[in-house]
Amino acid sequence: MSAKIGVGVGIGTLTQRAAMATPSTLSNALPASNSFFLLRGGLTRRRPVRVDSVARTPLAFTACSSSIRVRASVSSEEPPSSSAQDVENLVIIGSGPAGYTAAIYAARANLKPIVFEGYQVGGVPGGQLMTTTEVENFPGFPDGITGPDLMDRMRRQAERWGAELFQEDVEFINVKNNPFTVQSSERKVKCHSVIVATGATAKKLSLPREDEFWSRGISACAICDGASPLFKGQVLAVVGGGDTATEEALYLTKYARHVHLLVRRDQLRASRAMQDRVCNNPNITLHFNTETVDVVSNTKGQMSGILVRKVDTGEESVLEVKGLFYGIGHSPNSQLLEGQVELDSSGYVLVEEGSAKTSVKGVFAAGDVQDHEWRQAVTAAGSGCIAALSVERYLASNNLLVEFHQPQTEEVKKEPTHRDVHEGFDITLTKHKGQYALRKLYHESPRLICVLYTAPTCGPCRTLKPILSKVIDEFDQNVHFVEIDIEEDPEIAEAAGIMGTPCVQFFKNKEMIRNVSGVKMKKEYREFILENK
Ligand SMILES: Cc1cc2nc3c(=O)[nH]c(=O)nc-3n(C[C@H](O)[C@H](O)[C@H](O)COP(=O)(O)OP(=O)(O)OC[C@H]3O[C@@H](n4cnc5c(N)ncnc54)[C@H](O)[C@@H]3O)c2cc1C
Repeated sequence: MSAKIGVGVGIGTLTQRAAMATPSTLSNALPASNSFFLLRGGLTRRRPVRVDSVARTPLAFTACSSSIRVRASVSSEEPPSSSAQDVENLVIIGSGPAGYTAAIYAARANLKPIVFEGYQVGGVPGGQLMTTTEVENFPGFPDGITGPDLMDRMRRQAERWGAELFQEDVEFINVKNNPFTVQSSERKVKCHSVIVATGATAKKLSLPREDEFWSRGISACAICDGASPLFKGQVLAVVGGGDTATEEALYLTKYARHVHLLVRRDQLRASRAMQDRVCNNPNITLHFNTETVDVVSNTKGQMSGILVRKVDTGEESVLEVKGLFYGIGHSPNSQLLEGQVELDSSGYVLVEEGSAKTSVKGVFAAGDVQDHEWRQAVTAAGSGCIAALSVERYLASNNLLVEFHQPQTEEVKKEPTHRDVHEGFDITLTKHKGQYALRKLYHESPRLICVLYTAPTCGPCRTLKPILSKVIDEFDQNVHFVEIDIEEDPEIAEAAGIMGTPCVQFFKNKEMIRNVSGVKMKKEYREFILENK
């Protein structure tokens, strides 16, 4: 199957200034900081150094330095013993508010935590807030902040203090023997303590045709997909009665012609404020006692509606909608711990009341993976703090703590940002942005073209961009890369048949040779480029 993009317009959109821009003037215009485009300069493993008189630890143990056992044999002159070198103080699994807060506290305490931020198994790096727009209740932001921006700040703060971050899923852990083992897709780490902050994942309905229409009409992320041409101006439905569903319904009214909210019970479970906003919105129709049975398609195989059933009467009918969004809650991401750490009947990690301690000494849990009641960003962050402080105590009291001094300065190297290529088109450059560049490359590039479609509010897009950017760097001069913001360039997104973001398409010789929706493993993009460059 191949698809073609319509061509032939857009040359007039290039400004004279942009046309005259050279790579050097563009690199001078790089923004001072954008962590998603910074290479982490300090990620090499630093060896432990001896802590003199008063440690720089800003936490409770600073005043009581005798309680921190720093290995006597380890000094800045002598290399550490192999066991000291190989066993980390702490591994944090997860990068939502709980994981990043734990990382900030542990890094500030000179523990140099390793953070596995995740990739796609239990959500995206940055966690659930990457799929939301405004966060209005996180302290310190009187005017609100978008979820992705909040998470970006937390990430930068953790990184600034020396946390080592890896965008990888943890695939296996062994906490039966200490030191523990944590294994990701790309590395194996031994450590004395673990903080599990893996959060929760959106639930699905398991409709008979769910797989067939997943990302072709069904979505679990209104913020990511609501602006796509597939849903824009259409009548849509949202399933659920809690905060997630009401928020998704309200968000979709920005783009949809009308939104139906399907609630299985006879009332909403959402907060009173959200209930009021939904009930007062003329673009939302509430359907109580209504369950979703399946997707209905037209003769072209596209979603044309959903079959719904009244719970009280059993009556079935078809609701004509072009999209179905799930807002039915989450399951704790605790599969890694099964059989090793005590979980409750729903899979939430059991912690000692008022603490982050699990049933295994040295293993701590924070955030939504251990909290089925409050599930808020600030409570997750608070529990991440408790977990990090508990780890510090645990390591100190067991004579396991090794401190790592903060480096004076860390050199950071910038990757080219989109701005490099936004202001001018130069076919010798690898990375580009916008439909003008895509049209030019489509006609003129002899290389494989990789097109990334994004939306400004799409959290997973922020995850994918730096990953894809690094893969593209490996094939510099063999590929061209173009980012298309589907809100800025809706017509090109429509012509390319984009149904949700992020989406990556590969073109060669004016033919689309692959369409990849969502965030995939790095190696998938790498292998495809290698085979087709
Ligand atoms: C749409 C929406 C809107 C919300 N709005 C608000 C709001 O306005 N205010 C508010 O306070 N709360 C809000 N919440 C709730 C809030 O997002 C959560 O309570 C909070 O994110 C939980 O944080 P967490 O760190 O426990 O987990 P999460 O945010 O779920 O993060 C879990 C992390 O673990 C990682 N992970 C999972 N499995 C693995 C693995 N095997 N290996 C490595 N990493 C892994 C994931 O990639 C992710 O980074 C909202 C939630 C949703 C869904």
